[in-house]
Amino acid sequence: MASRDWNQLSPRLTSWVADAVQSMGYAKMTPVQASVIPLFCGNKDVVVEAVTGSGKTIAFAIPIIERLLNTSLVSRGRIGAMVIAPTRELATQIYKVINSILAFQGGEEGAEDESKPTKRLRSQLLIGGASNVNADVETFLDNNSHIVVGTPGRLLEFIKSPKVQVSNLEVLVLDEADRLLELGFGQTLDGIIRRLPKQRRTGLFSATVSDAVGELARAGLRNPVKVVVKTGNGSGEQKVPTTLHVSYTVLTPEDKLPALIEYLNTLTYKKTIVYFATCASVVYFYSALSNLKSSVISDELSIFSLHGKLPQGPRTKTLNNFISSSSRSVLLTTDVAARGLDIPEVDIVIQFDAPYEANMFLHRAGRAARAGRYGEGYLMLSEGREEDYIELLRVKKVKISEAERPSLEKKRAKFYKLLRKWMLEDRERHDQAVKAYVSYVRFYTKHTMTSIFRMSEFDFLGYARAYGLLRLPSMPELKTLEGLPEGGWLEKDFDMSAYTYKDSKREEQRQIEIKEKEAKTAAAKAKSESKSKAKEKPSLPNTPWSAKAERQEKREERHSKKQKRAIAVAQVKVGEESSSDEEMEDDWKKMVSERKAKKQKTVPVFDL
Ligand SMILES: Nc1ncnc2c1ncn2[C@@H]1O[C@H](COP(=O)(O)OP(=O)(O)OP(=O)(O)O)[C@@H](O)[C@H]1O
Repeated sequence: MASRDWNQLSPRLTSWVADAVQSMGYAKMTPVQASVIPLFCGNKDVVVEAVTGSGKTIAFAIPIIERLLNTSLVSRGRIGAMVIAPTRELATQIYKVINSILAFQGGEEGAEDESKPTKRLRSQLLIGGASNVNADVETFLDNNSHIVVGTPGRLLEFIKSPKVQVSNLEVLVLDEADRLLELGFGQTLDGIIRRLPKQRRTGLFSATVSDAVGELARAGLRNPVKVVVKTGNGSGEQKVPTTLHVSYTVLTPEDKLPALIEYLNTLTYKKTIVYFATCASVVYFYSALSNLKSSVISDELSIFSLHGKLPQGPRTKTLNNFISSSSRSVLLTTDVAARGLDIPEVDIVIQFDAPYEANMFLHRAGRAARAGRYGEGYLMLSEGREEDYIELLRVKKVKISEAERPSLEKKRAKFYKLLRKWMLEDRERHDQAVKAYVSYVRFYTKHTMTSIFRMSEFDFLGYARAYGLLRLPSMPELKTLEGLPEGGWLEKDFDMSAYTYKDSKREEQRQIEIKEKEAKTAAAKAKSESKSKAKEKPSLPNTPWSAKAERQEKREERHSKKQKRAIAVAQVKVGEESSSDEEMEDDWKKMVSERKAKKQKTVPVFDL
């Protein structure tokens, strides 16, 4: 085992780099740093897998700096090192860590002659959403940056600029490499790597990099050394930090939200992160929890929400506010905040919905218990098949125990009463709930672990109640289901037409839509009556023009029906407005009659 004393590193660190790490409070190297820094500072490509919070950022930041300090080629307009991260938040964090080390360089800002190679290193952040790429190129040339840290899309655009040279790139780092090598980033990443010189050092870092082994060749590594830093020992080897205590609870869908509230009220923490499956769920639950807060949660708790559909400005602001919040705080988020984020005060991570793949569980849970601190992780699962997820996690070397089920007697009923009251105050809230429900169903249909997260066992009604719906949305997934309430109503005798929007403009618009719909229905009725009257007249021989007109009319009617159906289906797509009452009504009638027609046949519920 390598010594963990910074002074024992060979070759020794440049003195101001050594000062920097000591001043940052890092008395000794972490195990991953002790193993990786000598290799990556030397001539080795590395593939590094070490648990969350084990200090991988410093393990690549120091070799980048040392390598660039030992080359003579870092001059204006040329990139010396590139770090790629999958999210803007993570890229920003890495950029800050590198900058905090670079702050220890000696010399005056702007003192050097720009035409000559310089040893004063500078870094630059390149992410979408903040500035445009031309401005980034100008900053790059003005500041004489050598290390660029960014997300794949912006980095590719940036290096496509003729003013940016990559031919002298010395080091490439892919942080959260397995995520970057996934299909989603495939083409962009290949586009970047194709443009980089082959003579370079490459480092791949992640808590779960080994699963992406088949993809490593794409990153252009040359005889890489694989460094795996494990926790625990022998058969007790773990994929989560030893200081992280992970547990699960099995609940009905309706108990999940009351249980979350109970956790937030009773657990001990400074900061908690709660993970949901979709952006729409974060939007809805944030709205519900922050509005019901004083009735069900302590008023002192600050609630934040972060998801990928937020514009960059609010996204950065929310994260910064959560990080700097001095009161007890909870962040409701999606997997956009699952990897890499380092917020030392996070004591607890709650996975309200299980993630779409098992590795994501490790990354989410790893936002707590960083750098040797104690932390807790809670996973909520629905009763039934989802319980098999526990075995899968154990196979993945996650030590997990069953948590005590929170006692929800009385609290459950009280909560849903409050939720319903709040929901009825504004129709917009129900729209949000419908969107969240639809997005969750869609998430479930696309789950990668289909043997555990089975659509055929999905509790459509239970989740609809859990989301506080008054009526099920008309969505294709419900088409062939038996036992649904008539018309999809969860709330008996509810007058949907009298359910109004609080926002007067939105309500006005709804009233206009209702009137337009009524006018259309009346016109269609009048048309069909006049048609049937025309039919009653004896048909004249040799009147091909009328037959032609009738055929044309029928064609038009068929076409308009087809269009309506297409609109109804499109409207329940994730992220779009939910169907209006009338369209829901039409769609529900159609669904019910189709179901009745199919009742005799034994059709499988879902084609899995
Ligand atoms: N040598 C050290 N001694 C003490 N703390 C350290 C040391 N190196 C890094 N840390 C701290 O450890 C924490 C986690 O580091 P880092 O974010 O690099 O982890 P990581 O391994 O990249 O985690 P993840 O896999 O979640 O991205 C940070 O707060 C960092 O300041």
